[in-house]
Amino acid sequence: MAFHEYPVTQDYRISRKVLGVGINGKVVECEHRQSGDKFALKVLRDTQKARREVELHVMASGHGHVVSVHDVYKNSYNGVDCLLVVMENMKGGELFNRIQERGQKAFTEREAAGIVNEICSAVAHLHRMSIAHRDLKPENLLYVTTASNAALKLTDFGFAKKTDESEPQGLKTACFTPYYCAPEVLGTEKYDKSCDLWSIGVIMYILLCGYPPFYSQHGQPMSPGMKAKIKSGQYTFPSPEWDCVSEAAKDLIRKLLRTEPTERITIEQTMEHKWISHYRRVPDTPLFTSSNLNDQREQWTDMQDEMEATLASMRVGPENIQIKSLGDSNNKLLAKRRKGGASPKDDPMDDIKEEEKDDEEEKMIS
Ligand SMILES: Nc1ncnc2c1ncn2[C@@H]1O[C@H](COP(=O)(O)OP(=O)(O)OP(=O)(O)O)[C@@H](O)[C@H]1O
Repeated sequence: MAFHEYPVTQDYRISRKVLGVGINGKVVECEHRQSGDKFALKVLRDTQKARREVELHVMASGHGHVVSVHDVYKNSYNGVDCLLVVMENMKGGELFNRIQERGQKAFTEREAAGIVNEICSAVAHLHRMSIAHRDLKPENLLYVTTASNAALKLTDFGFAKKTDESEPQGLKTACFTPYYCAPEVLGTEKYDKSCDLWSIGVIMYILLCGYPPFYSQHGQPMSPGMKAKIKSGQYTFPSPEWDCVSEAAKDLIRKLLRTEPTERITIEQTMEHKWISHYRRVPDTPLFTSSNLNDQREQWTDMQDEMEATLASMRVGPENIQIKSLGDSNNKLLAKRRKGGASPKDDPMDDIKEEEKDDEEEKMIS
């Protein structure tokens, strides 16, 4: 897909509605001027890393469980080159919010299997194209609409990488979201696509009980204790949540959460595992997931917040992983968010809106 070099505002009206805030900036709603269709717009500074994100996302786009990219613009605002990615608008929100909000009707093991099957089909598509996503986490799994049968799709290719390109360091670069990272990422061992399989294991575990396998009691990311637990693959299937969960589910989790990447199941083997290949025949057992997610609603938000802060405070090069304190971080957006409320300056989106305003004003004048 060629990048358009003319202003995005020629084709799209940018709305003030913020759909989400990530480490790289805001995602806002936009409307196609001709069709009136709504899309999501992600703005990235035009760096090599951003180009890789966009190129790999475009490459993966078109699959039924990957958020599709409609258009990409390369525009400049105040001398800063930006890439503007127009994506399908995912109106159904994040995976776990939906499960949290389902009220009385219990979430079942069969539903969990259906969801893991959707995630696996997205990952299988990527892995077939020799792309490792490397940031597979609940916030990057979004529903198309709020309808109960809406598709779940994978997004955010910020840490995705081609696995078949020769690179001296291999896939050593960290994929940096502590709760969902494969153990080898925490050390210096190389890792590859198996990082995504580890993430699937963690998400599957949370889907079946409502809390993560490597649970940090105070919501602190990467405490030394948790790091040790992840490294040694220590987790259990506590009662009562896991009492009624099928052996097949536990068997698949054990295979996905193997600490040694070479021993970990591949995406093809996962798709062939009976819990996935026969997901419609998985027992319809009611789970504790919704109530546990609800009980820990505040903790969950804290955990995501802490995770974001950790992401912001990490600076990773191919050779080493350095962890900075949040105070040393230069991510202005996150710093503001943590102080409570972002002020609009320093945000490329404001420059776009300025231009949009000029554009509207121009129209009013003519
Ligand atoms: N296509 C979309 N439709 C609706 N909302 C979206 C879409 N893409 C992203 N969002 C929202 O914006 C948030 C941030 O998007 P994204 O994860 O792509 O950004 P990021 O800056 O790379 O974030 P992260 O901190 O997760 O690495 C998402 O968690 C989601 O809530």
